[in-house]
Amino acid sequence: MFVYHGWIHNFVKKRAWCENVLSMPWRPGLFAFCWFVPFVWCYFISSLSQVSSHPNLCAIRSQLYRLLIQFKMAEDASSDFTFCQVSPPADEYQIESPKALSSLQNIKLEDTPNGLDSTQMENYSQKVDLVKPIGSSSGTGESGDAPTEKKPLQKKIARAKVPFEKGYSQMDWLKLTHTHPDLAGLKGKSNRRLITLEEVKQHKSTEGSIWTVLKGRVYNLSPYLKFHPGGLDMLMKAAGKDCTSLFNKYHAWVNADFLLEKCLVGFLDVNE
Ligand code: HEM
Repeated sequence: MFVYHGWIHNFVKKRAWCENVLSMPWRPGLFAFCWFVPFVWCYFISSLSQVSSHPNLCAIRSQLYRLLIQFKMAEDASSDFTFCQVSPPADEYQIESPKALSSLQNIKLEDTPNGLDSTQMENYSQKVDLVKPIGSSSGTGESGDAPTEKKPLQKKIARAKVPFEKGYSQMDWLKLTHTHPDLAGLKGKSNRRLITLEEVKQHKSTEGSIWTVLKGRVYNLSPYLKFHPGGLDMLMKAAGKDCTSLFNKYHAWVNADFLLEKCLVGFLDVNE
């Protein structure tokens, strides 16, 4: 103890700026603290080994493994930032130990039945035929099925994300929704009133406010214009009208209810 005490004392004392600090009345307290820290660590580590088999701890551990796997899968799938990414169902990836994880990685999915003799091979191909969708040929050319019609491929919409200006990222938008007092521009009026399409049409120029209808809700788009990842021009197509079909065409997965929650002006009057 004396060696340690002396070592710290000499080490700190060499620095002139510490001279005054060390001569202060709380100096004994400082050294007591230096001794206290390692003891706390020892106690913590020994208590950890005692409770490692506790059922609650096991549950937490398995939850952590599950989270790790979900995170890895999300990372592999895409690096894109989307707000409404849905996590897998709770009963998926119920892996309780790292052992199970490594054995999962060893599983191989093969199309070809390696190591089967000719009769087994025949049975195998019959089974494969059974599970083929109705109308598709067996692939042998002997069945005499009519060649299947090729489905027309769905026209893909090219992604056209616009690089955001500094200070206009989706995170900046989220911050703004939490700090701005009146994004809808209602000045204290209720956002529960019914609004006709006629009234929405009057709000479509950048001088005033820009309203749109999305899934029966009327939103003030003006504050969101510069934050839209698809660009201002694209969003202007929604000005003064019902943009639900346009919205779904480009990104049905986007959670607009959440993003534009603070821009809600009212609800579309469908009886008009
Ligand atoms: C009215 C509310 C709207 C909201 C809240 C909204 C929000 C968003 C968000 C969050 C994204 C990024 C999507 C992603 O990263 O996956 C996006 C992208 C985009 N948006 Fe919108 N949008 C709206 C309306 C529209 C409309 C009306 C159009 C078309 C006229 C449009 C066209 C686009 C395009 C072209 C992109 C980039 C495409 C892509 O990344 O796949 N958006 N929008």
